[in-house]
Amino acid sequence: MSGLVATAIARPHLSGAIDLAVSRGEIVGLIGPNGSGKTTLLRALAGLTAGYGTITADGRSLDAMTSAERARHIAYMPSGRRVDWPMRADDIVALSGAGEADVAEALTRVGMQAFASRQVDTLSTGERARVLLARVLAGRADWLLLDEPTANLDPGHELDVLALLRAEATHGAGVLASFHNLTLAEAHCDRCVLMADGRIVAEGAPSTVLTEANLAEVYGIARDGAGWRRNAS
Ligand SMILES: Nc1ncnc2c1ncn2[C@@H]1O[C@H](COP(=O)(O)OP(=O)(O)OP(=O)(O)O)[C@@H](O)[C@H]1O
Repeated sequence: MSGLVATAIARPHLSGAIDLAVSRGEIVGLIGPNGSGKTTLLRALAGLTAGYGTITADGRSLDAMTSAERARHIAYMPSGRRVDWPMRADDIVALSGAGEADVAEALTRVGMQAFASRQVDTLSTGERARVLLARVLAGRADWLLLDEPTANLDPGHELDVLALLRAEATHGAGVLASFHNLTLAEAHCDRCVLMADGRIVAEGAPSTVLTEANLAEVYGIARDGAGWRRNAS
């Protein structure tokens, strides 16, 4: 079966078994309040945690892959921007296994080519976020699992990153990315998966997921012009 398919995934921090599939060519937005289980689900799909359920990439079980094979198929970007080692930006990107030319190309794609020789601990948080995204892009994995890829970015770079993700999807990757910015998720995702309390409560086209009822129930917010307002509790 094609796609990244997770079946009956159970982890201590998810309240039930979760099924989820991502197809090549699509950007799926994983949304939900703090603590709803997005990171737990992304890490499970990336094969970073042990537990119940099966995950297949184009029909092949992750369990049957070596770690090198897995890395070729699936790239995971955590939400944290901290890098503990004082490495150069291009060396961080090279950790993906990419060669020099691909490292340079990935840094160029995220607009960080001029920072290639800078130590990452001297970069701003948003700059470091873009280097970490370059590392994911350089690996040319089939499936990109990204935890808050637009966090820490200014509005222009948020849009740049979404354009990069769209380009990856257009070239055949499948993207599952968590977002707190619902406006971005609504505008740029093909589908949204809404989580609350460790389970999926809605999924489908953004307009069918980001309904007034779902927003009120899950986030306690309502649309207010182009923005949002907190509902009275
Ligand atoms: N190792 C752990 N031990 C105990 N509780 C955990 C652990 N990891 C996660 N949790 C809990 O599981 C729930 C889901 O956490 P998770 O990090 O998946 O949420 P999230 O949706 O990614 O949140 P955020 O938007 O804040 O990043 C939270 O209530 C969290 O406190």
